[in-house]
Amino acid sequence: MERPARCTLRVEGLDCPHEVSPIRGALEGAPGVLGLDFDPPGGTVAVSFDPGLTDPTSLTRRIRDGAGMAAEPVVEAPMIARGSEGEGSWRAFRSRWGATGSSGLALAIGAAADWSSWAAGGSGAFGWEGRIALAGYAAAVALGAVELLPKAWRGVRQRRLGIHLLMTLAILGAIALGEWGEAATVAFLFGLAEALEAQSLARARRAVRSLLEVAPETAELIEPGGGTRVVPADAVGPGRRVRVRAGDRVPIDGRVVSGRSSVDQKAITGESVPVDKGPGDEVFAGTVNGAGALDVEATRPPGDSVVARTAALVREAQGRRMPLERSIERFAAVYTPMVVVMAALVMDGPPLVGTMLGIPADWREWFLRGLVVLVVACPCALVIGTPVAVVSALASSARRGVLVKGGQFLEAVGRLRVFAFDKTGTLTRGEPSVVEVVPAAEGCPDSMLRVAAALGDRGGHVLGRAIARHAREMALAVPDAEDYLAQPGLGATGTVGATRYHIGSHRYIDEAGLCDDAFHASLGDAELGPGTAVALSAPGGPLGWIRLADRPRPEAAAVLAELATLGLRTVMLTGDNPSTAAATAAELGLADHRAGLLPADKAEVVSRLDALLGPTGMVGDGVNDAPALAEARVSVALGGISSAVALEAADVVLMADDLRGLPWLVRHSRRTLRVIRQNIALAIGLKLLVLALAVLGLADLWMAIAADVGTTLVVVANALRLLRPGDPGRP
Ligand SMILES: Nc1ncnc2c1ncn2[C@@H]1O[C@H](COP(=O)(O)OP(=O)(O)OP(=O)(O)O)[C@@H](O)[C@H]1O
Ligand SMILES: [Zn+2]
Repeated sequence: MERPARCTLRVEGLDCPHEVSPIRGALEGAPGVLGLDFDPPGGTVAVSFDPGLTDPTSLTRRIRDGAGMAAEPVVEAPMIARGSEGEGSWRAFRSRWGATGSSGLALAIGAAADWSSWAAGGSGAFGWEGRIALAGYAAAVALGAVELLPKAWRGVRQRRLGIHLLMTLAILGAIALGEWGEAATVAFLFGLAEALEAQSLARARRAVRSLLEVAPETAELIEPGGGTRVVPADAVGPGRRVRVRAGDRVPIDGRVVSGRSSVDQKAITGESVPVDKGPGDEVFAGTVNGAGALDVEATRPPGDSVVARTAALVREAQGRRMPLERSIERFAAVYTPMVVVMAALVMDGPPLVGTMLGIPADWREWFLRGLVVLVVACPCALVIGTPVAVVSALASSARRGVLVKGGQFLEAVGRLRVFAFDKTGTLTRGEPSVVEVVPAAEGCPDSMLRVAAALGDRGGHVLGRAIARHAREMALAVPDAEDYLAQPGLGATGTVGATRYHIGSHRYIDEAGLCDDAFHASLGDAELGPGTAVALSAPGGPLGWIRLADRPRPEAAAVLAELATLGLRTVMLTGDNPSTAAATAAELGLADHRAGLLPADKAEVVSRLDALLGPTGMVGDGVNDAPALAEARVSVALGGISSAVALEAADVVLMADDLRGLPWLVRHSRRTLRVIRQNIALAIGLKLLVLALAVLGLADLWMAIAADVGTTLVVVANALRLLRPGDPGRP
């Protein structure tokens, strides 16, 4: 198969969650189609496909033939387009409210005339009030039908029992019975429900967008001569310098070249405490400069800032759906036909049975009850709650500095029982420093350190880099190493001068046969002490060991304790030796840890924990735990603001270099699932109630649909509560 491609198609009429299923029907299972992500308010569907088997043109043809909707590919700007709410969708939005509002007005006029004719003693449909009432009702139906009929017609052509077709049938049925008032109410309220749905989804999405459009549009470029000039922020390429005045927003990602200030990074990381910045420090577009002025040199192309990339990721995340959401949709797909069958039974069953038994049956009455049941078949309230909840929850977590890359991960986090943590860089600061250099026998510490630093320079391992940094601080001349070869989780070899050296864990040099008895004992003792002892060996035997100490993150112990109170098990995984691991675990108050793990072992442990204790998530840095991150239900990375790897690699990214977002996210995810469940229970409960009342003849048509719209409103309001990040201290 060729590499999957992706295209976005704008589909005319795709602005309501109900329209998703015909398009899904037209594309899913088609040759070459790999995945679909819908964005109803945006009116688009993103298709990932195999370019060897299909292309955007044939995809649009499929949508036209299969779903009867016009579609066209959209060219997407690589950056976040500002105010990207399409002109077309805005017009559609306004005309929808226009039609719904006029329909409501006509309904009100009709109802008022109806009431006055009734109050005047009921001159019937033939008095002038009666005629005004009829005209008002008819206008309300017609205005409602503007939106409804084309969609209903599409349903007929596809032979699909869509909600628009059902509503049209209910309206026609009411008209057939002469119940114009009921018909008008159904038309108006259904239009209202649809408009509200579209608006609430759009509102939730706007919240996402506004929170990410924090970077200013202009920057104050420093001219070579020294003066400054205001230019569009997009025009500042790498290497150019800008001045950020006190109180201004930083326009670009870059490095401070002069000045000192404290910068509020809340917009990206959710941290409310400003960070001190001076020459050499990185600053980010969208953050707010404090009291000092800064000169900043751009380090990245304009569209590539952390905030732009985060925005793109959140945007994609909105299209990804929860498994829960899919099940609701599947349920709605059976629910609707079921209720329709029931409506038919109510219409015909009792009167038929009555006639057979010789009891005079009231066909009209049962037909009316059947129509009420038909209205109950509308899955609006059931279907709308979840996407609004998911998008709102994604928006508020992005605002909290927790980037969740899709509804499915939000759901997964809410269901986790276990969190596995990588040790180095995740539970510890990942900034080890050399505390002891002990040569074997009569060796010289400096020459040993020089060789270790030469190897450390070559690799990307934190321990190696720390050794190299230490050697430079000691003003040692570090030679070059050649033929460097890393053994992830164990150590590395490399040639310095003409000698091949091994550096790494005790296990590594033992297995290479480069240990001896005296050294084995001394290194064994060293391993009982604090920190990590790294051994260095030459072909002739061990040269010595270097002890490095890394401190736990200041917030780690509290975060682990908080996760425990949330009912989650926590486990530390490390490639480090057992005694160091035990010491760190004890310091952090962790009951469970596994040491001496190679990267593949970590993945193995994660899948075992998952099988044994329940759904397991993994928190790591992606350096030597990538397999474990891939294995976990949810992978979490830290420090998205400073590490592009972290930002891209994981399902969930804590933008701040801080673990405190984690318990917050657990609570937030659970809250989201709770809201969704409440909504489903409410919607189904009310449907059942109305259904029972309808069958008993206790509910009018207008009551059924008013209940439906009311439920939709409550469900949406409940879901929009998730836009607020919530009290961090409480569940
Ligand atoms: N490039 C290297 N240079 C020196 N020592 C290494 C190197 N790679 C691995 N080691 C040794 O192997 C051990 C395990 O390495 P690994 O990278 O798996 O774990 P770690 O650095 O302790 O981090 P983590 O806690 O994330 O597993 C280290 O403690 C170190 O002793
Ligand atoms: Zn040994």
